[in-house]
Amino acid sequence: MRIAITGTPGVGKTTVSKLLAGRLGYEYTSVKDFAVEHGIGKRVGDEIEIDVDELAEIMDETIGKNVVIDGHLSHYVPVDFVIVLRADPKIVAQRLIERDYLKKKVGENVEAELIDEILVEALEENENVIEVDTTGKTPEEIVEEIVHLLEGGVKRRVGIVDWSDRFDDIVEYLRR
Ligand SMILES: Nc1ncnc2c1ncn2[C@@H]1O[C@H](COP(=O)(O)OP(=O)(O)O)[C@@H](O)[C@H]1O
Repeated sequence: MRIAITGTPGVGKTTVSKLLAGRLGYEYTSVKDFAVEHGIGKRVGDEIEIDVDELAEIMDETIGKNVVIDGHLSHYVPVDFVIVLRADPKIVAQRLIERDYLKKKVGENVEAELIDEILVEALEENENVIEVDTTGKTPEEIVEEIVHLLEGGVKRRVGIVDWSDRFDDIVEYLRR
């Protein structure tokens, strides 16, 4: 199976993807590494702008059958399941600050998590979308939850988080 692990930067995609790939005996690949390896996208400042259609086409032709794809664009790749990781926006903020993200970028990503941006994108691309709230869980617990859902035949589980009640606690990060 091809499984995309997507979500706002900082929710734990890479951590969970590597662990899940190991747990399933699958290949691990990240959109970022793949794009660089295959010359997809162009550098704009210190970021790489990726054409998601080009990415989806080349990845679909190139990657193996059993693979975990890590990245906040991975839901654009044709896969069997899209796992959308969610985390309390305050946790996302704290992790991105630790990663020395600029205040503006922290605000953009906290807002994206607050308004379910990646979930909405994933639902436009794939029927099989499973949302997992990672808040307060260890990477191992998250992986076991994903394995349990997939082994249980769950194809779709969305609408499990609502961060609207967290607004007052994170508004400081949203101010530009
Ligand atoms: N379940 C978790 N519990 C605690 N810390 C976590 C968890 N998942 C990830 N982290 C930490 O959060 C930071 C971001 O994780 P990472 O996997 O790089 O996120 P992403 O790939 O979504 O940007 C890292 O420092 C990582 O160690």
